[in-house]
Amino acid sequence: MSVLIKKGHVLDPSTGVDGIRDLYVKNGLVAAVGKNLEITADVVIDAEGLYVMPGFIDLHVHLREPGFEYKETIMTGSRAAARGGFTTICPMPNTRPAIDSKEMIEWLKEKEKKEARVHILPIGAVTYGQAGEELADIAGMAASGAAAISEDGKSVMSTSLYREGMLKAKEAGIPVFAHCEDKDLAGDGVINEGNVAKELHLPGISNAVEDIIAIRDILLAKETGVRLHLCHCSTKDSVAFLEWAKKEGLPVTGEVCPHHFTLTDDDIPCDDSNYKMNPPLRSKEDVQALKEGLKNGVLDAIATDHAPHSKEEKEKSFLHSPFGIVGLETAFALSYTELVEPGILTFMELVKKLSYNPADILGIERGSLREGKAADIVIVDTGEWYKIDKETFASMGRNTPFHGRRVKGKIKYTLVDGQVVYKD
Ligand SMILES: NC(=O)N[C@@H](CC(=O)O)C(=O)O
Ligand SMILES: [Zn+2]
Repeated sequence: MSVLIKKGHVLDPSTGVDGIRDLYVKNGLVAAVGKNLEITADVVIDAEGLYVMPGFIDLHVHLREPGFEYKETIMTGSRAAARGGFTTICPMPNTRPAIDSKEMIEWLKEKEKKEARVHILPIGAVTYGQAGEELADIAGMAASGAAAISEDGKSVMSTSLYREGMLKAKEAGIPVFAHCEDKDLAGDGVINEGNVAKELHLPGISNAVEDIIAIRDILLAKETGVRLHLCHCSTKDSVAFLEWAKKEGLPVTGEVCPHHFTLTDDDIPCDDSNYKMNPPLRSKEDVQALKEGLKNGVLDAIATDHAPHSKEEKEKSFLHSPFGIVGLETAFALSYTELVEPGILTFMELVKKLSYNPADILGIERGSLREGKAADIVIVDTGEWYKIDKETFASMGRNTPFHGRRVKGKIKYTLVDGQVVYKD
């Protein structure tokens, strides 16, 4: 099986190619990138006027299987990924049961083979059942293919236990992905602490809820030497701490989600739980710091924190609905519109944060269109404005605050190992 992608504008952070090229794919690999390739292929894609780049890699998704198949499954979540231009996704372990053993990792890898449209790199829990009491078999999970460990959905509140887990992860050669939330300080908060919380009479979540754990985890990484990745950074101080950690030469990276740099708590129109996620939408000042962090390289990656929930769950009020919004099918358009259109990032810089850098954080041989690399490719059209329509989502989740928002950047094709897995 061979594919020739003709006359697209190739953007490849790994080689620096930024211009019109043909791209030839054979046996699942990038076989040639060049001008006017004279090659015949089984499939020819006319990419004139379109951009061709490495498939996106999402470090943070929730696929809900096992246990919450009414929200999303591996099959539907991976279809949503393909539709969003993602060719590799990392599901978090907060399922029921939690992904906390090598058997569970193996089970997920089997499901991937049978049902998934994109690559799935599972993340194992730090503690059994994510109960925060006893470390999971971190070495066993790493040996079975866990890409990282994380307690996402919460933090390991016992600092000594977390430190021990970090040492195990370091030994196993995998990073720790940190959801930073001081549970005690968060209390029953559901929205950013501030005027909007007051107006809506809702309990707030202050920035310190995130910041205290972000700096704790960085200090633990300094002591243990583990590779630490901060999930869904939302505050200006977590960006500042990350900047400090990098200056210290620590192996610490950070991600930001599109909703956190697109919206502030001021954009929450009323008690609508499609605006409820953890961490919450923050202030203008925080959003400014996130954008600067993206621009100056302190924030390495854009991840979705795709968190599908059912219609019934999200029809409940802010106080009673679960945290989380879907993100796989809006991430590229929001990032392009919010960051590239206004000139905060170059298109190449954005591509790097969606593919090359996440691959680097995971230590995988993807996120590049160099000859010989796996042909995980996304082809996009950035020419026209359109409105996000949640009814077109491949995800089972419709919980998004972005329905009807005008954006630029549409996924036209997604290829995984040289196979077209999505076509607009
Ligand atoms: N982000 C969210 O708002 N929700 C996540 C949990 C998490 O990542 O914190 C979920 O699993 O629904
Ligand atoms: Zn989280």
